[in-house]
Amino acid sequence: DPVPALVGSNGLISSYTSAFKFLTQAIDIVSRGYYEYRDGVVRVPHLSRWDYVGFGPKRVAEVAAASDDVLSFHGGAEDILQADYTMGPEITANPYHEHTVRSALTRNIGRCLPQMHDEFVRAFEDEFALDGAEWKEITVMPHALRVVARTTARVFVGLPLCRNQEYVDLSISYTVAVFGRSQIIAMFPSFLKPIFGRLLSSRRSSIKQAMKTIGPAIEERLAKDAELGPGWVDRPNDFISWLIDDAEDAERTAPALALRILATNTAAIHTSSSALTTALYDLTTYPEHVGPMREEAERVVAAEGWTKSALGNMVKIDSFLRESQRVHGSKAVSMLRKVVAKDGFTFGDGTVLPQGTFVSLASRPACMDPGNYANAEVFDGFRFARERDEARAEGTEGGAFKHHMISTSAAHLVFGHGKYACPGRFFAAAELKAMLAHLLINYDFRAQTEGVRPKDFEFGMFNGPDPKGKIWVRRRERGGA
Ligand code: HEM
Repeated sequence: DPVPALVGSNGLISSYTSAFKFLTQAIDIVSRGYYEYRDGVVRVPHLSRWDYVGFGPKRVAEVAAASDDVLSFHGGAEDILQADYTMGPEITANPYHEHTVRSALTRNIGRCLPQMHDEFVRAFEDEFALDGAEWKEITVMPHALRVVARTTARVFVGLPLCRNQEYVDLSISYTVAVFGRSQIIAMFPSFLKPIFGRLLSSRRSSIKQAMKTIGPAIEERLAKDAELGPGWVDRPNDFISWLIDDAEDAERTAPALALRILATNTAAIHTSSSALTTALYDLTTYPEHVGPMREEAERVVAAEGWTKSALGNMVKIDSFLRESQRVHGSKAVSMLRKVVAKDGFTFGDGTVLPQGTFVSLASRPACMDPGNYANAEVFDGFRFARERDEARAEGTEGGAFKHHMISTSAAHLVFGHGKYACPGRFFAAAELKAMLAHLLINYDFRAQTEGVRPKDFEFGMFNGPDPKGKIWVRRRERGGA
């Protein structure tokens, strides 16, 4: 194989040792390769196979432009989640929920904002459980998970289910079960997967639990739709209705719709709560950003309330969240695809990837490349706000748009790039911006130990904020917006 290996050689034994090395040092190893093989393609070792990683904008453009019958996005998703077994073959075979997220959910962000705001205001209050004006030490991640789960549930299934403890817990634990079991199922050879995959799957118990909590609401909605048609007065404007509008045939049953909601939660909840946790670690590590963002939040909310247009005017908050994603939220690689064409996939530099192999693109290294960002190694929360101002001063509104939190490029693959870029990123950005603005207006935060940021965890291609990291919080005296 002429494609260079980033660690180890081709041998079976050395590939196991290097796979373990890669598990603990993926970001470092991929980052070194990024400079050594600029615009190139390399192999990285996993426990049971070699994957390919491409570097630089040319390789990103080629993967983004490849057609589905050459490089498969869903083949990649199936591999990460072992979705055929953990969730069910219909999820990747007919991923219609992606369309529901991209269109109905995104279109309804403005309309749903008042409910989302109502939910997270209460959820933060419940989670922090502050007594008077004293400082309190909190472990960020579990609170972030529950606030995000409740807020998402408010839009997905509405009141009172979004406060149903069993459902909120399920919406968090389902993702953990899917990822956990997918790691184990992935280790079996393909011919054993149908047996062990099914044995290990939490599909049946999860659908059963979902049916117990949100099932009756879905059944009622389907029954009313059948009786009155989908245009009935007071039909709730929520994700259940939008899914029903997009679902066909076998998907129009309560268990199938409940499973779809769980599958969408898998993409929505841990990603957004990690981003919130990451942002709070950055806020307390670089507290010089608090004042300007607080001023912006108070001014914009006083003028426009909790509206989509207000969020559009939170330029510093948008920039801070994008920078937080760039420096700490980005993964080693992004955009995993499976090569499905019989003849494989050929990159512009001549590298051929055989059918059945997997390819992804270096993400963190591009985010930290000084060729892409001035002083790339420095956390500069307002760099994108300044770039927006400069582009606007030069009269290029399109140029300003490039620096928004939801914009993707070869230098910013946090949400992927191209036609499969995360369809939920508009919702995620709105939710995160509104939450951060609310927190800045109503609470004070400080680091557990001044100047020390909780250490990100790293496990192979996965990395994220310290799940046990702590910060201090107290109620702000001037709060109330
Ligand atoms: C900060 C939060 C989030 C991050 C960083 C994120 C990131 C990503 C990435 C990297 C992809 C794959 C893109 C590719 O391979 O080209 C993706 C796919 C996807 N995202 Fe997001 N996402 C976030 C929030 C959300 C939310 C809130 C939703 C839904 C409301 C959502 C729904 C999806 C869906 C449906 C897919 C398609 C594949 C799948 O089901 O996993 N995401 N996201």
